[in-house]
Amino acid sequence: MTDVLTEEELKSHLIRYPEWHRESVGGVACVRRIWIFDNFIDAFRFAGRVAELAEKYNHHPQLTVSWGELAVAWWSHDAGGVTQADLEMVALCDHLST
Ligand SMILES: C[C@H](O)[C@H](O)[C@H]1CNC2=NC(N)=NC(=O)C2=N1
Repeated sequence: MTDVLTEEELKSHLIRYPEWHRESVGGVACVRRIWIFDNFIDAFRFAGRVAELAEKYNHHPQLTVSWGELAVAWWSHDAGGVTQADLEMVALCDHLST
């Protein structure tokens, strides 16, 4: 199991990913970003691209699709917090949206 990043480590990593924010889901730390779209179907299609990435790397986010908005939250369930694996997925997600 990989180690959960400390708050300081996470804070320093997130400087490179300004659209991502440290939040928590059910008391567990995560990193979360919201993408804005013109409508529901565009948000849903982008969610599908993130889902394919998750399947490829066997590391899965929480995806919340709503009209014009997709929220993506990453944390490592097995570690109970944010690990290097989540940061790698953050970088891949950002690359998707360039
Ligand atoms: C059995 C399967 O490989 C594991 O459950 C994987 C699946 N995807 C995962 N995704 C995330 N975010 N954390 C995990 O610990 C995790 N574990």
